[in-house]
Amino acid sequence: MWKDFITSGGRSTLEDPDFLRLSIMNVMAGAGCVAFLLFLVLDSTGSFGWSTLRIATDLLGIALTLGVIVGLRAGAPLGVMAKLSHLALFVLLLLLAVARGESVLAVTIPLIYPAPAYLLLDSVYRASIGTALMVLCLYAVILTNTGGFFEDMVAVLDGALSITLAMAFQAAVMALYLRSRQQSIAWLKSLKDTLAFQSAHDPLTGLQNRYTFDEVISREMRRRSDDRLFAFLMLDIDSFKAYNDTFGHPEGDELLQRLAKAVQGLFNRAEDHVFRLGGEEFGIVFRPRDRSEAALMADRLLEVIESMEVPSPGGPHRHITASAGLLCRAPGPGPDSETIYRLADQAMYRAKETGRARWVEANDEKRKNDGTH
Ligand SMILES: Nc1nc2c(ncn2[C@@H]2O[C@H](COP(=O)(O)OP(=O)(O)OP(=O)(O)O)[C@@H](O)[C@H]2O)c(=O)[nH]1
Repeated sequence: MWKDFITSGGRSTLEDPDFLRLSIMNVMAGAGCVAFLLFLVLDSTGSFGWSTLRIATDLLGIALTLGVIVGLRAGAPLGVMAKLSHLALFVLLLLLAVARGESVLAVTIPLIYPAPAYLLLDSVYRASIGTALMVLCLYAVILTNTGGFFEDMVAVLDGALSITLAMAFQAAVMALYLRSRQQSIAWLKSLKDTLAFQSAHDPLTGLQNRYTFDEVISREMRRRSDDRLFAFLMLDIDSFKAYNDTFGHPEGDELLQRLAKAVQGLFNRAEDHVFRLGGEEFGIVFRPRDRSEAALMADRLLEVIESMEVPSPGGPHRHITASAGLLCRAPGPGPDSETIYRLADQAMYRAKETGRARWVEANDEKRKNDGTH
């Protein structure tokens, strides 16, 4: 029940950065509501002597604190509620000091202001201005001596000094805490983004990886209301081992990077996805109008790769080739990523077996017409 109350019925969790603000609003509003109810009973029974201002303050306090609790539970925006709660806190604390100026205890209640103000506003700048304003208002309360508590100037100076020290010290601690909290949250967020990017991409080429491939395929298979085909092209560089052995691994890495850029240059529509699925193996998911457009794209891809210049130290330029497997299917629900990968992989291996530098379509084994290179 307690947890349900401070989270506004499960609206926030401990891992959520807004958990602190939400729970502070609920705890303060709850405590404030109980305190104002108590004051209302005491004021209306004349325990402190009759005062319209006090009764009005108590009623306003109950209305505002209940409003915060109900508003948060009803799903009101957290940022807006935090600002409103801060405003209510400022006004009520000040009203309490004015309405009960005869009691030193009541005048010191506003000293609690800086801590919740910094947390609610989540801004060192705004909360510092709020604290300075509160200090000035309390000076005014003391100087005007509304309740007649402060007998002489020494008592006034004493009060002003106590208020200044207490508020300034609290504000400094809160500002430090808030700054380090904000820095930690920003650091965690950027770490989370970096990890999410790294887990989805290949570090060498920056392309999406096998993990993302599975996600993209399952998303594509759920896609509806699209009359274009689903096409998957699996590509493998021919004799890459020999390339590495001849030019060295760093040259091999560079070739992979250049090839990744070349593939991205050709498949550059918003809905295209280019993956590095393994060592020298790439995958492309695209949405052609029909099979002939898919075949055209496969032809173009092999041509682009064959036209890539490969620097050969001390010798003539060499050219590389690649083999591919193409899978086309009608849009709508279909097999999982494993099956799609396997079918295209089988087609790609048939392209290797039958001479390389070509593509083969999955299922019907149609060959690229222009033969080997
Ligand atoms: N430079 C570099 N080489 C890699 C990387 N990942 C895998 N390789 C190399 O890719 C080569 C793949 O060799 P194989 O599987 O025999 O294939 P292949 O030589 O291309 O022969 P075919 O595919 O049959 O045409 C191996 O030499 C791997 O070391 C990489 O990230 N960088």
